[in-house]
Amino acid sequence: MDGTLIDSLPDLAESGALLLRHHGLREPSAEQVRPMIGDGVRLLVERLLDFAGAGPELDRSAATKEFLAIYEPRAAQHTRLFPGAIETLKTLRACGIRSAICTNKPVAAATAIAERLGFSDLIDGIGGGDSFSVRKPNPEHIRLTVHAAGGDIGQAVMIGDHRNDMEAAKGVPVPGIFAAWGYGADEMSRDATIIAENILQIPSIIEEL
Ligand SMILES: O=C(O)COP(=O)(O)O
Repeated sequence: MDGTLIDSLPDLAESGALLLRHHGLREPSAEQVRPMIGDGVRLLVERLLDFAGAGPELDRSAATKEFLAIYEPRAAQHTRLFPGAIETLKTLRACGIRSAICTNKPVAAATAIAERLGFSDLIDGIGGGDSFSVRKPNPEHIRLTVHAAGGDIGQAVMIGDHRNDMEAAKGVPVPGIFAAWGYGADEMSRDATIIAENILQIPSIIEEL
């Protein structure tokens, strides 16, 4: 979801900065937060605290809860779908292809964003980082999300911008399409079946796989 379907960096970075400011710590820029995204909220918060040099006295579970309390109400404030995302979801739907979100983000935040940005009607299911007992890079996260969305894992593809997405896809196995427009570094595409430069290419890539 983050860095593939939506550009959520501004709200994640702002929330991270507010958390650190609240504790009197050094605030990162959005560019510094970008590579911290993709492994769920807990690791994002740990990376933020490490960046700011927070000591062991700052409880990481409490800071994660605090971050979520800051982030959830503002999660769709500056966050936007990537250009072409709606057209792509509509094209897939018109081709009879289901779209599900398999994200390490908490499912409540992912669902709220889809509703607030007005694309929940085009999504057949959401498997969040807390929906199951596993999450990406565990391939079971993809299997369970596809199943919950009424899809057939034998026909599924995974689109993502992070190593976790491609590793999980390889584990299922399903084809992994690396989203080059996202937040992941180029080397994260190592396990990808194919690299997409633009979200609008997704329907034709799926057709050719
Ligand atoms: O790390 C997150 O919180 C979300 O990232 P994802 O949507 O790419 O899984």
